[in-house]
Amino acid sequence: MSHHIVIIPGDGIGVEITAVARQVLEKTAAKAGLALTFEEKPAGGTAIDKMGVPLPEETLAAARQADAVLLGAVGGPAWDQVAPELRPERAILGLRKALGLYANLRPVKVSPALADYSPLKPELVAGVDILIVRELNGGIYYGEKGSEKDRAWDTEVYSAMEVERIVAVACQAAKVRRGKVTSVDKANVLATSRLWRQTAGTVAAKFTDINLDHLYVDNCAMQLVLAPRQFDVIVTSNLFGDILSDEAAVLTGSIGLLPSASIGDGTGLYEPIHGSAPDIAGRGIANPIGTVLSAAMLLRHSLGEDEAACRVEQAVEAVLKDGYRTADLYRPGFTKVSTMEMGRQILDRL
Ligand SMILES: NC(=O)C1=CN([C@@H]2O[C@H](COP(=O)(O)OP(=O)(O)OC[C@H]3O[C@@H](n4cnc5c(N)ncnc54)[C@H](O)[C@@H]3O)[C@@H](O)[C@H]2O)C=CC1
Ligand SMILES: CC(C)CC(=O)C(=O)O
Ligand SMILES: [Mg+2]
Repeated sequence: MSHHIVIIPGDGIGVEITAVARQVLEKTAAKAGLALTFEEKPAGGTAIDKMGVPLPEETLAAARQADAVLLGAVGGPAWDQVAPELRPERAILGLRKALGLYANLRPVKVSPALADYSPLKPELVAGVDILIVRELNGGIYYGEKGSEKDRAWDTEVYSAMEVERIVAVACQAAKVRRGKVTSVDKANVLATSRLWRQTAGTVAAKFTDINLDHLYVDNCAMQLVLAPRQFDVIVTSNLFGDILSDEAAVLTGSIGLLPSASIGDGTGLYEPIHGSAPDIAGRGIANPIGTVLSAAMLLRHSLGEDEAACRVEQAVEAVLKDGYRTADLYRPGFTKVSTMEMGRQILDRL
């Protein structure tokens, strides 16, 4: 059976890192006897320039029909002045909403080869293995917003149903991990968080062998750098999950390493957690590993190819163990490689 993958390179380093991930998917497919077809579609700033909108209808239609979507990143200073509803980032929000992708899985794993790459002490981060489950279809990113000359507002709305389904995803994930779910909110201040906390308790109680606790987001931000190994699965809102996952990336050594899977009702969408990194775009130095590991998640979650996914993950681990480093992770004594060379090293180990 053939699977159809839509690739949306987007802007900035998105183009460079998706090129590597595509090669990895092609070689993995060839090795595993999988038939994959690919189609590239525009979104983000590139689409604004070409077609006047961040998320062209043809891109959305292709994403809907695909078996999975792999996305680089969108945005950049070139589009900072466009109207808010036309910003490149609207493409991501639009895709996530249109495809009903309410669950964003962001694994944060410290590679044994990189245990001393975090600015935190190695004994704190070694063995860290956290899954951040971020609600992705609601909250303040999608609430009513507005602005006047000297006043602006964004609103956060969550329904019990939206909280129930994301907490259920977190509990399911925890069942095959270490059984611990930390629900993160700001229930001492926010009404949405009080609903969140109460609903999380009700949902988790229906799962056997799940240990649920609650943390305020400010404390969670601190605990992540003080004692990260206490966490197994973290479940939280769209905004808090966005922020906490960038923070958690610091534990691994570089944000360029972290993948994500967005799943829900429609086609799964796979993207690294970082943005388009305009500060390094076009120089061939971006770390493609977050996107390659997103491709592994695509194989696992959308195509059901767990073995192939593991092979990609093992190849990445082997490359790191063998001392290859892109600029974000480079230290004297290791082998500095470009984005494409890192890709070739991964391909060699598949
Ligand atoms: N999913 C998406 O498409 C996202 C898009 N953005 C957009 O990206 C643009 C840049 O946003 P920033 O706040 O600068 O965040 P960013 O994540 O693009 O970059 C933050 C820092 O991390 C570095 N970095 C990120 N990915 C890297 C990689 N693969 N290898 C090596 N270094 C890497 C960058 O060089 C930069 O110093 C903005 O327009 C923003 O709106 C931001 C986050 C997510
Ligand atoms: C660009 C935003 C819409 C999203 C973001 O920062 C993220 O999903 O990590
Ligand atoms: Mg983000």
